[in-house]
Amino acid sequence: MASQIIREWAGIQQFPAATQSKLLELLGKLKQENVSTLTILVMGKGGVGKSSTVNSIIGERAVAVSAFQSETPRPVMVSRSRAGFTLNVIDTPGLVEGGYVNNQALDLIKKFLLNKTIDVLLYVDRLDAYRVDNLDKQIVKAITDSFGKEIWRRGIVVLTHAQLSPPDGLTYDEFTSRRSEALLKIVRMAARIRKQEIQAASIPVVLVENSGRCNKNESDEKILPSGTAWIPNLVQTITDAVLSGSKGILVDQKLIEGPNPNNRGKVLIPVILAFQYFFVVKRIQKWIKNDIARESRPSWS
Ligand SMILES: Nc1nc2c(ncn2[C@@H]2O[C@H](COP(=O)(O)OP(=O)(O)OP(=O)(O)O)[C@@H](O)[C@H]2O)c(=O)[nH]1
Repeated sequence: MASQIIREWAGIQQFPAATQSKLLELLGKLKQENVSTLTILVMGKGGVGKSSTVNSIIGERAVAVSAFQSETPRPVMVSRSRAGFTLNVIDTPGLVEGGYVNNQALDLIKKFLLNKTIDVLLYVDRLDAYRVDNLDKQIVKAITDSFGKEIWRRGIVVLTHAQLSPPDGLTYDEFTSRRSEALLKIVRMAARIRKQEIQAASIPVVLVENSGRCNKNESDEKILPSGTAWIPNLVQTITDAVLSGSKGILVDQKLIEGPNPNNRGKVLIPVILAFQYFFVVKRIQKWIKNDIARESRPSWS
């Protein structure tokens, strides 16, 4: 296998000074906690802005972006290093093909991730979509089935196209929280997060605007309509997820192959045998005994 070329993270210098110093502060925080490598997996439907978000984080056009067709037929890992810190961002193909979950793409992604540890999952969708449907649920379920529900402890929902005017009668905050809640609801459902776990397993939502026409503040940082500089906010949320105490997901052969169907239910065998012995065999023995006692004299005598 060809060894991965890790380039110097030059793109960080493209950010305005305020963003740069915030990013360097966050990298410093990670290094302080002995985190010197960060691997971010970016997944979602096609055309939602996965590649654009990868480029926004890296600060350069590292992966191709297209308005028309999937430019990412297979996973691509972009690696950059800076002062002993390595950032890996993995862009992946869209997870939908012809209205269904694209299992082939999912298999490709799983194979690509073999022996890698996912530190953070960015689940990308658009803010300006007005409903969630069964397909969204199927996608989250497919991700959960592939990597285990623990992946959502390191999961962040990223909503692109965040520079929008909300529909009439709604403020920006109302619109974004409605859309976030609708998506989080299906993520919790498909990721099998129980009601009691919701508080502990709260999944952050981060708004993103990848467009070159994104508004800027006086420090030249790209901002959302709420005024938040979104790149530092996204990196801050990623840092918090990594330092939250949960573990990254190591993708090993066992995880890729899934549970062995031959082992399914094996633990139940002794329970079933014990049940049969006490409730079936014992009961029949008792009936026979009673019968013999009652029939001590042959009925013709
Ligand atoms: N206005 C706006 N356009 C965006 C944003 N993010 C992505 N786009 C545009 O949306 C289109 C698709 O973006 P991509 O980044 O290629 O999306 P993708 O999810 O990687 O797409 P696939 O590789 O096909 O899965 C491109 O035309 C982007 O310029 C955003 O935040 N705002």
